Amino acid sequence: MISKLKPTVQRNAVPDDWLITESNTEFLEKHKCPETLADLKESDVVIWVDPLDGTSEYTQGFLERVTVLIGIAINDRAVAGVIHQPYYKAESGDVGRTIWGLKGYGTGGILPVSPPSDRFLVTTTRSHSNVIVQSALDALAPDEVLRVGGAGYKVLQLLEGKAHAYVFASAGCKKWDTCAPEAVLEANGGTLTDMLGRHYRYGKDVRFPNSSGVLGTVAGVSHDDILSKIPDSVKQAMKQD
Ligand SMILES: Nc1ncnc2c1ncn2[C@@H]1O[C@H](COP(=O)(O)O)[C@@H](OP(=O)(O)O)[C@H]1O
Ligand SMILES: [Mg+2]
Repeated sequence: MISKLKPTVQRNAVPDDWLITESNTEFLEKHKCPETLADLKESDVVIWVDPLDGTSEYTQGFLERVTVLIGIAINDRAVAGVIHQPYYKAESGDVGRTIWGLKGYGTGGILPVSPPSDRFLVTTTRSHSNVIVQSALDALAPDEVLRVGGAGYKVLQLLEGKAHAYVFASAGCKKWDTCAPEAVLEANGGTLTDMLGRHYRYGKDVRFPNSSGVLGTVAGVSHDDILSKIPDSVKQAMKQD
């Protein structure tokens, strides 16, 4: 699902007590707005919302993999994002957590962990695989493939050090699946592109499908090295879509 809205909230569209209209002055005193974002126009901003990422996981009871994604694109590029995990269970007993990222600034709501240095771990789809998805995975010869649903959840696995790369050579994901995950991952030094190494554009007129797949890598892992191992047959298939 998508919202391609101007960031102006229509006050009569939702009950008053749903709206938080005051900025957090304590936060704003401590943190400066990145200079590149200081003079934005509303028309530069597109917000991509996926209210339930991991639908298939939700229906099958894998609740921790369900996320709510809010991605903020500025002039076509994913710049900021929120990944909310409503069913996350913390050791403290708290349920739910909210992770955010702003490129050039950093991430919050999670303490990122590096993946192990002695094994190469890849995360991919559980329910949307096919021959091309599998041949990209085979070419990387990972020590382990984690098959889990949800674009948001897979990026959280990268930030939690459970995988080095998110590899999905399929046209199935949409812009609302990747805008927030891309921004959060890149705010933490990672990279998220299509299977040819190109960043997706998230402006208001783009097509919804991410036709050329998804490749995400965590900070410290060479995106280019992984790209160079993806077979030409996979790249060709991704180009044609
Ligand atoms: N072949 C396909 N057909 C439809 N949707 C697909 C798809 N492949 C991936 N997606 C969508 O991309 C997101 C991540 O996929 P996956 O969970 O397989 O990794 C999911 O979002 P939703 O769960 O929000 O629908 C899923 O529906
Ligand atoms: Mg989704």
